[in-house]
Amino acid sequence: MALKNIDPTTTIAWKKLNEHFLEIQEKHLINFFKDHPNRATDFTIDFEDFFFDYSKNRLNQEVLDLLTELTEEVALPNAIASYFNGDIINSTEQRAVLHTALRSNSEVPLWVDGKNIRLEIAAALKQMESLTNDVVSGKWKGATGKAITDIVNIGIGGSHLGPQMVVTALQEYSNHLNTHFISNVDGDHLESVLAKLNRETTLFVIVSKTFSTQETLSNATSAKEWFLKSATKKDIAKHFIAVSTNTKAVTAFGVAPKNILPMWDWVGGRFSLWSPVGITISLSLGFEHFKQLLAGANEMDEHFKSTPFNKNIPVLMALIGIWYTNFFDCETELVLTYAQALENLVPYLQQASMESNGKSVDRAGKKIGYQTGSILWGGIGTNVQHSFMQLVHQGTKLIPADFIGFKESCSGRKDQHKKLMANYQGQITALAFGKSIQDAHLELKFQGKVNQISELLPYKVFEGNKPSNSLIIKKRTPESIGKLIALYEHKIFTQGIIWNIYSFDQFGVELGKELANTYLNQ
Ligand SMILES: O=P(O)(O)OC[C@H]1O[C@H](O)[C@H](O)[C@@H](O)[C@@H]1O
Repeated sequence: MALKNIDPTTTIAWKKLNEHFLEIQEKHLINFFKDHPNRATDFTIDFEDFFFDYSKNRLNQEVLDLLTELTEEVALPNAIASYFNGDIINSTEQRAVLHTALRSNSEVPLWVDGKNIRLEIAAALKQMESLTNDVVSGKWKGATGKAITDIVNIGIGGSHLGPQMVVTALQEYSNHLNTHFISNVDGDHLESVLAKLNRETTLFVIVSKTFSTQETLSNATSAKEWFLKSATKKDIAKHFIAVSTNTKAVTAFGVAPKNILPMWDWVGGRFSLWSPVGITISLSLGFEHFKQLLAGANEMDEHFKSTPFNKNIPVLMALIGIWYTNFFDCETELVLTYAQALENLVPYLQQASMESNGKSVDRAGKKIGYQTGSILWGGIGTNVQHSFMQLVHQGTKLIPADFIGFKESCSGRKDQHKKLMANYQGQITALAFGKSIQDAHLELKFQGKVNQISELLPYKVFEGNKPSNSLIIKKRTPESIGKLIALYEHKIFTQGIIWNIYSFDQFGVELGKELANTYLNQ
């Protein structure tokens, strides 16, 4: 079934939300808490090892009910069914969107173009498993008989950001292989990595769904030239593998057919880390951990599919985002991760979210008259507290934030973890409740600055009323990271449905590429 074409702004819920917005737009979070004493428990969700707290948002139960009504009016339940069933919901490219099938453990056949893709997925996983085991165990030998020590992932966009993000996020689980990532067409990037490598023990993993991306082909060609300086063409089979839908082009490039892992049109690049595109994850962390990552994502898929929307974390995150984007006119959303290992999460989410929902034409082909995808940005706490958080606390813009933190550290350094999470809590509380003029006054008095009070007071006040979601996860594990990524995938999907756009194409990236080729030829 194709997705319905429903302008969300014409729904009854939207009109009621507009009216309600006018009533509560100025209301302070302090008063939301006063008026609803159980808010801190009512507006939270416990789901396995995830604890989601959305109490510090500028909304009440009535808004949440209206937002839930909106999901019914835009037929979100049907859309979710179409998404998981493999309907052609990527209409502009005439494709199904089935990254969820890559982590499903269902054995019910799932047909795409007359093929049961469950069998193709199982075969690809087997290929990934044996390749991973061979390389990790040292059974796979380079051309001169030595075991592999270094993996170089060459890819860009979805063929780079997902694998790199997961490998970094789960670094404690990595094995002896050194993993490198080359993405930029900037040759200096490539050179800086090649300089560290030994040709005899390096395995290049070329990842490109289309195998036509300028950056990846250029880097892969240069890597091959570098390799062939002291090897022969037949040695390529021991040092190059590839992942692509375009087997013809990969073979023409010189990769041995047995070293090609599949990719499919029904997996979008930015949602592909669950497919053989994630082979570098599997190589670096081991296949078992890769499977656990898939299992975690599958748990979030089940939660998304089967939980009522008022207790459904991805749906609630999507609705809260819509509330700020379309009613408060917020232009950006902030993602703050209190874990150094998640340093690549924001770039990953930027592609997932902004490439999906950065659209201004609706599902009827008409120019949209309301806001869609917001600008996603962010960074790592505590570092950001010493840089851009000033603007979030005291600037003129309203910037809703997602805080992501972990209850336990992986290293076991409890003292530092306590400090990290105290900062997490401190930021959320400061943003929500601020510092009143009375408190700022008292503080200056205690600091002995009585003579400067009238001059300094306005600068020392924190208005607060800055909203945030808080997501506390028990520990960084392959399962929890899988769940976290799937959570954002479904948030993005839900928002795309409500905004009445096609989230799974990305024509907006084409024009610049075409012009770059024109300039190159000139
Ligand atoms: O995997 P590839 O076909 O090389 O594509 C790599 C990337 O490039 C494109 O420009 C798209 O914007 C991305 O969605 C894609 O992930």
